[in-house]
Order: sequence, then C-alpha cells, then structure tokens
Amino acid sequence: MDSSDEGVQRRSSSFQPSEEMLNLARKTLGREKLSFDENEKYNQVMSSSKSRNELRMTIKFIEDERRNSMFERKASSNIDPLKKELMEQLPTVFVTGAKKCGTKALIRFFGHHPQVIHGFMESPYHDTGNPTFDVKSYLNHVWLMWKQKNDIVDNIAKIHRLQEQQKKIHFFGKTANSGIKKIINFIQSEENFIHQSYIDSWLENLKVIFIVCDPVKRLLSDFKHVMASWAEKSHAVNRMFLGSESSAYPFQNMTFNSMVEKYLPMVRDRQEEYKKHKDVFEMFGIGRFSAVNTSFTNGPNEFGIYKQAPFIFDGQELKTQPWKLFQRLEKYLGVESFFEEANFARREDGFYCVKMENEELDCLPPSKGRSSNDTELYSISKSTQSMLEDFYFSTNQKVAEKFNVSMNWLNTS
Ligand SMILES: Nc1ncnc2c1ncn2[C@@H]1O[C@H](COP(=O)(O)OS(=O)(=O)O)[C@@H](OP(=O)(O)O)[C@H]1O
Repeated sequence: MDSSDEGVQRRSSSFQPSEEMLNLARKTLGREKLSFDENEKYNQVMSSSKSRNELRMTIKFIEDERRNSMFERKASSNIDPLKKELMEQLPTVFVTGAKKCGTKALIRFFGHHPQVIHGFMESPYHDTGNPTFDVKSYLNHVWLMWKQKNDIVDNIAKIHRLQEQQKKIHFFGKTANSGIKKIINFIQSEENFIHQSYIDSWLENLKVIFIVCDPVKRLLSDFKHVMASWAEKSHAVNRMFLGSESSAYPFQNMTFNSMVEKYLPMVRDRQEEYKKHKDVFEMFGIGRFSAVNTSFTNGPNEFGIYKQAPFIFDGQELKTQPWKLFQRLEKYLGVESFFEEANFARREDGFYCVKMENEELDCLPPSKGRSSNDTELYSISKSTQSMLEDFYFSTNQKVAEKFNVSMNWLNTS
C-alpha cells in the first residue's frame, strides 16, 4: 500500500454509512428515480433530523471519496511529482487573504507584469490528512499552472523569454494561508523530499501578499454569493434535501439585516450555540483578519514561519486606482516598473480590467463584482452597520497598527 492509499483509509474510517444510506445517497446525487420502498425509506429519513443529518453526511462521504480518487488519479498522472524540475516549481509569491477581498483580481491583473507567471486557476492545498499525498498533488497542480497557455497567458513562452534575458521570474500562486503553512511545515520536516538548498533559498525569498478589506462589505459580499448560488442552483442536491435550516444554507429566507441580527449575537456571546453553524461562524470570523497576526508576527521584526515581511493592502484599492497599488507592489517585489494608469480601463459596471497589448480587455468574469446590484435584501441598516463595526473594530485596528495598513473603514466609527 503506498502512502496515498493510507490517506484514503484514514479518511474513510471516521464515518461509515450503512449500505441502505449509501444507496439512497448515491441515487440522490445521481437524481435517480426511487423505487417505492426506497421512496418510503426516503420519507422516513427526511422526517427525523437525526437521520436527515446522516443522509447529509453520507452524501458528503460519497463526494469526498470521489474527490479523493480524482486527486489520486492526478497525483499518479504521467508527471512524477518527485522530479527535481517539478519540485522546484513552488510559487515564489503567495496571494492569500480574506475571501471576497479581491484575490482573483490581484493575481490575474498583476499577472500581466512581464516578470510574473501565474496560472488561470487557483492553487488550493487540499488537506486529506496525508501530507505526502497532499503536497504531491499540490506540486502537480502548480506544474499545470506553470506551463499553462490560453488566450491571455502563454507561460512557457514568457518563461523562455525571461530566462533568455536572465531576469528574475516571480511565480504567483493563490493558496489559503492554512495551506501555505502546511506546505512549509511538510517540506521542512521531510528530509530529502525536495533538495535542501532549494528549500532554504525558496523560504528565504518567499513573499506573501495578504488582502484585507472593509469587513462589513466583505460579509455582505459573502452573503450575496451564498444567496446567488442558492438561487442559481435550485436543483442542487443540498437545496433539495437539506431542509430550510441546514447548515449549508442557514439563512436562505433572511435579509442581510436579519441574518446579522440572528447570528452576530451568537458569534459574539454564545459561541457554543454558534458552533452548530460552522459555515456562518467562519463567514463572520474572516473579517477579523486574525490570520495576519497569527501568521506573520512573533515580534516586530519576525514574521512567523515567513522570513520576509508580507505585503498587506486594502482590496478596495483594486477598485479605485489599481495602478498605484501595483506600483507599490512592484517595489515590494523588486521587479521592473511596468504598470501605469494607461494599462487599465473600466468595464461597463465600473470594475477595472487590464488593457492588453492587442488593446483587448482582460476582465474578471461577470460573476465577480456583484456589489452593484443592490436590492432590499442586501441593504444595511444603521444598527446592523454599527453592530458589525463594533464587532470587527479591535482586531482590525491591531492589524492596521502592527502592519501599517491603511483601513479607511476604521475612521468612520
Ligand atoms: N476589477 C475587478 N473586477 C471584478 N471584481 C473585482 C475587481 N476588483 C475587485 N473586485 C472585487 O473582488 C471581489 C471578489 O473577491 P475574491 O476574488 O477574493 O473572491 S473569492 O474569495 O476568491 O471568491 C468582488 O466581490 P463582489 O463585488 O462581491 O463580487 C469584487 O468586489
């Protein structure tokens, strides 16, 4: 049995659904018609919250197994992840930060810099509990990014050009902070997994860009995306089978104000109760940016596991004067000057896009940038605003002071 098999074994042992539940869950996922007996069973399951939850866990169990086998196929694909060339392709700049603050816009637009390579996909670290397998899968994935070619990027050609000109290459990856830590811990503790000299110099030079943004607007954006996917996926399995109070869609019938009114007091004052709603817990928690404090500092000149200070900025800057932000970022990375106002143009709804050499615009897909279509559902009352501002104030202020980040929203309260 190789190490990846061990991972699958470990994953499967925690929850073992019954054959009957598996059958029901498979049919549910495949939207297959149920026989009379199965239908009876299904109604029985749905009438009790305990067995409904078991069905939900069984569906998740099947989905996890499918995903794991997909990773396994990837990890054992024709590229040997242990090959030196591949191993030495870890991102040299990680783009991370709070969800919905603009990580995609940053990586895609800054990727037009002549010294930057980025892929047209995220580089998530999937934690299956088997770090050897997970890091191999990660390496495979970044290898695909490294050599990607489409209408907008041609990485191989760009890499060749940079090598010929003997210019430094910066390889951008969009990976969550927790994943970055796991990768670093693994390659440091696993002797000879990747050449030690490579690891040492990689870590010494590794740069991290962390995006924050107004936590109230961020929360609203998260809320909108959940609501939109709820509306768009009316036939989604979750929606059909998980009942109105499911943890996947706990606020489907609420406005933003009523959602905050219900859940914020739980987050703040009644954490035990709140733990039942893990997804919502995370949704509120992200805007505290506590990951910045825990990841980057052990003291004024130490940055935790990182050797270099992070570049932290307010994602709002991507919407106002992105070229100014990009010029600061060029300095931080030590790359040649490239971006100026003329590299940008606004799309119809006001969001910026990058103007490419052929004059065409490179914009984010329309699903990004929904902030403009406000409705009653998404309005923020004064009391919601001030409750949320109070909730986020002190943790945000700490980050602003320690890392000298300008956070305009802190001055309004
Ligand atoms: N130029 C441009 N085009 C489109 N969108 C832009 C741009 N600049 C910043 N943004 C903002 O990015 C928000 C999405 O952030 P993320 O990419 O971090 O979201 S995600 O967490 O990866 O899903 C997205 O949030 P919403 O407006 O709520 O969709 C945008 O506000």
